[in-house]
Amino acid sequence: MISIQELSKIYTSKNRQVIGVDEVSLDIQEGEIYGIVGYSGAGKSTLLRCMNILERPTSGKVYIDGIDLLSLSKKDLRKARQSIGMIFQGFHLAMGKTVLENVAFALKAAGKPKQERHDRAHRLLELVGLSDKADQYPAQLSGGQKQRVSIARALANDPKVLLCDEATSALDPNTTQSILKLLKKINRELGLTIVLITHEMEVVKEICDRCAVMEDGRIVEQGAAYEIFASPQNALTKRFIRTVIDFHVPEELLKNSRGTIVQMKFTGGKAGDTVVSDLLQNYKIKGNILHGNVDYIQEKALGTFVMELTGESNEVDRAVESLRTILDEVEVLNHDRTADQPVARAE
Ligand SMILES: Nc1ncnc2c1ncn2[C@@H]1O[C@H](COP(=O)(O)OP(=O)(O)OP(=O)(O)O)[C@@H](O)[C@H]1O
Repeated sequence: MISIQELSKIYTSKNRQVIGVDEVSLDIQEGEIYGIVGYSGAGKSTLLRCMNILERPTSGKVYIDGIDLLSLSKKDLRKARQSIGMIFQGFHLAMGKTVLENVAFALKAAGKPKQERHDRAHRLLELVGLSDKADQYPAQLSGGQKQRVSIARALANDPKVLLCDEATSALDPNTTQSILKLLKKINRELGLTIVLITHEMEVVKEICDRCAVMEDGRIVEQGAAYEIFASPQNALTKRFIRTVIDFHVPEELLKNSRGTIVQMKFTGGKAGDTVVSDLLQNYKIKGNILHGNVDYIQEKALGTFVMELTGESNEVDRAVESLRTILDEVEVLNHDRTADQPVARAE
């Protein structure tokens, strides 16, 4: 649906050049929610604004639905932009117009007759849950309600793509959740492709199918959101993930435990597997779960557990080795050999 090829944007001011986006290539599939995450100055806004040519790239290509946007005349680009809606952190509503007029106005630009504009605006307000606010002015609304109006307005011309520029960054956590739910709803119900930029990994965790991490104008890592959370490769990605999933084993717990302490990460189907019970059955060891956490990304479980294993050294080592063959990540946090002793098996 969206194909970005070797896109760069270089700003030149007073003989100084600033690289906004540096040779980025990206493919976003139809109907997916794609997140672009990065700290301030990473180039997210610039990249997003290049997707509808609000910002003209210095080099590279932008295709939306197979159309090479940079080859279009001004008139054709204006038309192509009708299939790309956009919402912003600051909402950008017309304060002198009512909620209904804000939404209907977007249809005026597309030359729709008045009655059709009003009927459609009413339907869109219903979709975003604001039917009762049609005649109010933006100043009378909360931040979350304003963002709902801007979503309704962005959907007015039936776009195929919705670009979201830090759409929830100005909102409190509860309102953020409700806006993310709404975005997911319109993605699923209307089949809309959504691209969002954010500095909050939580947003990616909540609704993104795939994501990219940006730093210094470049994409440092990209992939399915679950894979990124389950096995991040880049140091920056790891930092972002720690803001959402911070698995920390308390020092006291390690100090007071005996035997071999193993930290295990369970991904995908294995999270619900019988790994632990099989382990205790197949080896002459005792196991005790000390600590654990399960998160859900794209409705798939991602779990981390810490277990204390005791038994004869040889049996414990074999058990740990077998865990390593089953699970992607197994780390021995502590190994107190003095606690190793045979475990009697109940026959
Ligand atoms: N109009 C401009 N003129 C000059 N430099 C710019 C311009 N817009 C952005 N930049 C520079 O490009 C780089 C990327 O900025 P950009 O706004 O895209 O980052 P961002 O990741 O969206 O950050 P933020 O979340 O703070 O907006 C920064 O170094 C920024 O200073």
